[in-house]
Amino acid sequence: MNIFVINSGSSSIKYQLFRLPTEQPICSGLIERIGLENSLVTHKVFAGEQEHVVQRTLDLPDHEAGLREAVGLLTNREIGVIRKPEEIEVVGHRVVHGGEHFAATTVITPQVKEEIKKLFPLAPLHNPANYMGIEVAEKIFPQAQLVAVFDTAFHQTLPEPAFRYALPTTLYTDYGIRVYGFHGTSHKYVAEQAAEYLQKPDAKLITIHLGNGCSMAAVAGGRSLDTSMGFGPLSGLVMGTRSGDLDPSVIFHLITQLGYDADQVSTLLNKRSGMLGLTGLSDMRDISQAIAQGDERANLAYDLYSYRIRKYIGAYAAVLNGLDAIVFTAGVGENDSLLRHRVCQNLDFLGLHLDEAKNQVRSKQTREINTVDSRAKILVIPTNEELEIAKQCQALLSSTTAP
Ligand SMILES: Nc1ncnc2c1ncn2[C@@H]1O[C@H](COP(=O)(O)OP(=O)(O)O)[C@@H](O)[C@H]1O
Ligand SMILES: CC(=O)OP(=O)(O)O
Ligand SMILES: [Mg+2]
Repeated sequence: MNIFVINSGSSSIKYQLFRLPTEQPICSGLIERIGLENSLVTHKVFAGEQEHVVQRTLDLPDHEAGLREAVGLLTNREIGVIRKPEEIEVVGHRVVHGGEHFAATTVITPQVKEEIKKLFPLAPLHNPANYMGIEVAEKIFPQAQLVAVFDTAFHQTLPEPAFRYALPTTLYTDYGIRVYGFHGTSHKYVAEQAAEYLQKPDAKLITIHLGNGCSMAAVAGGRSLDTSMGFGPLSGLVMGTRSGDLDPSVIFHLITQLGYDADQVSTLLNKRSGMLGLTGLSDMRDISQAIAQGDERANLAYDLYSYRIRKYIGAYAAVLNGLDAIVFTAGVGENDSLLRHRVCQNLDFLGLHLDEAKNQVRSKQTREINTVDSRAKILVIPTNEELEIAKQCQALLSSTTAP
């Protein structure tokens, strides 16, 4: 079964093509800067240990143009891996917000699309882009089965005290206002990898996903018990452009005293805050460079970012009543050794001791970066949301087609 997985973001598309049970993708790609000049396409074709990389800079005005470019590379006469789009049997879509309706992976129907659309206001950076990816895939792969895998699904196990807000009950019962949690596919994937690495299925883990969006989860025995994002993907950690936790009084003040309207508040908190608001930069590589050049604002922002993570580590150790490992993952978590160093300072009371030399090692493998006498482990595990999505598509379709 050829499964093409699309992780469609606001300005980028990530994709991988799988033929399970082989977990190594046949090809993968990243299309960045969609809608801007000089969109960048990086397409990789894998054959055993070999990797063939093609990079192209061109103007891609929208997601449709981006996906058509990807399909052009998939079917390219020289480097193509399929002959025609009809060879793709399943397209798996990452959909960030599944709201109340979707507790699990779902075949996409017109009704499912409508529900995804209703959730646009709750995940304004994500659901519209995810939806666009679905519409484009319907045109390019009209014969394929389309499946949605929701970021929110893994957090359906949250106990009620963790998922409820202290608001009048009817806002929950009648309007679904509760914690949903996000990045679930990534938290699930790395938590499973960690439990396997530790040879401990009931492991108590804190998973720390640090990409453009950032979130943490407390996971025990493979079940999510708490997570830092909430009703939408805005609360919790400091992110690239999102504020994370904020006293709601600030919002009233913005509206009543500074003349903001609801859209302006949303834009401020989703697109102009976080590391961008603090430093003028949202990409952690640029921020690290600024710190190296002695930029005090960047240094303070980096401290704020790591302080918030440390605070949640303390909280989640209490939620779990113990700790086997913390797990760093996603773009920043996997690559930024200085950030891991700052987060792991003075966490000895939890039995966490960072090995500074191991922390510097760069690798694409699961690795342990704690000292040998550290009571709890510090792991770096590359996430693979696309592989997890492909597996969930296959599991769903084989269960629905079984006799
Ligand atoms: N070598 C690196 N050092 C520090 N940060 C990095 C490195 N490589 C990638 N990143 C950061 O990872 C973030 C993107 O992570 P990613 O998981 O790809 O996010 P998303 O899926 O939300 O687009 C960016 O802030 C980028 O700067
Ligand atoms: C939910 C979320 O924040 O996703 P991303 O990190 O891809 O922006
Ligand atoms: Mg991501």
